[in-house]
Amino acid sequence: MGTFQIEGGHQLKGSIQPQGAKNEALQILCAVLLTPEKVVIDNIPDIVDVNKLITILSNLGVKIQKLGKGKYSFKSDALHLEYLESEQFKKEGGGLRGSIMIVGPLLARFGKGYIPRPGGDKIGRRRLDTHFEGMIKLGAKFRYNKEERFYGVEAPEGLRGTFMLLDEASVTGTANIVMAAVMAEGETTIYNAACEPYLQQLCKMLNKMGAKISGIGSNMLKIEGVKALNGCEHSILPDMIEIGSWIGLAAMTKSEITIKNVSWNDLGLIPATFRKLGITVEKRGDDIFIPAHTEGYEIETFIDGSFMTISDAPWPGFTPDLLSIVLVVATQAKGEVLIHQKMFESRLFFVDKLIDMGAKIILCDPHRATVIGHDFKSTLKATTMSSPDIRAGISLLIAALSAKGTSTIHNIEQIDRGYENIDERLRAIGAKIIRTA
Ligand SMILES: CC(=O)N[C@H]1[C@@H](OP(=O)(O)OP(=O)(O)OC[C@H]2O[C@@H](n3ccc(=O)[nH]c3=O)[C@H](O)[C@@H]2O)O[C@H](CO)[C@@H](O)[C@@H]1O
Ligand SMILES: C=C(OP(=O)(O)O)C(=O)O
Repeated sequence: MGTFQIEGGHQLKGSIQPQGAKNEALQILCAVLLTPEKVVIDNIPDIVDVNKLITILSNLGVKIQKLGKGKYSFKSDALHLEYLESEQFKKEGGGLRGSIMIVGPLLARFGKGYIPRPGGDKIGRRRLDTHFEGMIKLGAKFRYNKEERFYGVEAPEGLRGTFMLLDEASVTGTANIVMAAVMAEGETTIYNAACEPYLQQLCKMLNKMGAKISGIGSNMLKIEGVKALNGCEHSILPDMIEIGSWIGLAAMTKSEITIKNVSWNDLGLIPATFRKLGITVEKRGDDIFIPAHTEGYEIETFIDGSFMTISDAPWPGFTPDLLSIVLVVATQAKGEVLIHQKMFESRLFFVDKLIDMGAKIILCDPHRATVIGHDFKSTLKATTMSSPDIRAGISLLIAALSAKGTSTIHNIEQIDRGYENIDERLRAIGAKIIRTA
């Protein structure tokens, strides 16, 4: 179990370049299974979850070549489908959430797809019904082995386009169904589709490969099935969750930070939400400039003077993956805010650790926490903690960087799942952080 030692209380300064988006990369990498032709992908983040998926693809027989930093080519012309029934796959496939998205492309191209119960953050129930209901609608037969927690879909006769209304706008579910449907016979309509930039990017890439998808960016996707897909080149967008993390980090450590090349038009409500906390988020070309908040920052109220609430919603709502970061930043704001995590039921328990550090937080129930900011009148105190999930992990890291004294964070593998080389990148802007094995 790796550990970070963090000496907090220092202002940081400089520029930081966001990595490629984790959640987009996981979708895009699965899409390489849809064609026997070469697919070149650029801006792939070097993070644990993505590297695990690349290993799975390699074990499946995908020929992978590194072309430069973050740039790889993939060729899925001679796959070893027997790997899908091996004990090794049962272990490796369950190592991350994103692996679930190999099922749709395999079903589309080979008429079968299997997956063990996927891993990912332990942040509450994470069901897969939407994925499989969509594939069943397309004509696949579904089976589930309860003992082994192993899922399978088969469609030896091929898939047929249809209309479907998803029971929820699942991000990975929509990606999986889209990839299953691109080569189905006839037209598929997916209503209540998720439409995060991750999915918009996936659909654009698939269209470059010869798919016929319209409605991109909306919650109604129409897909006209094609016989086969060809190769393409694709570049992954900057990670909007990392960008939000750096905005929070800058404000809470009173640091002046420029976040480079953020693809501003794909950030949705992220800048506006941090502004509600009183943080100055300045657009400079395609960069974000955060000035040093030496006087602190003050949470807005609603127009009628009532208490601010920040909650998550499917895109274009505010992403649930940034709520833990908003929460930690609010602990030093002037004012109060209610954080309402609607999607996941176990994602707020990490606030106990912030309370230990001196933050004023009331956990109202598993979904809601009220934060009363200190307005920097009292700093957080250093402590020893363990990172329960990726976003709680980065939030604790931000708290430790703002705290007085030296904190220790264990289980930093959780942070490495989604943040590339984070200690070195933070040291480059002045953070005092040491990694020990
Ligand atoms: C690898 C990957 O891409 N992971 C992301 C993906 O996970 P993932 O695709 O697994 O998440 P889903 O979109 O399926 O659902 C997330 C949670 O929200 C609930 N839900 C979802 C949609 C909805 O309309 N109502 C609702 O309540 C689900 O029941 C579930 O508990 O999307 C999540 C939601 O943005 C993000 O937190 C994850 O980082
Ligand atoms: C919940 C997350 O990831 P995953 O779905 O991969 O567990 C996340 O990125 O915040």
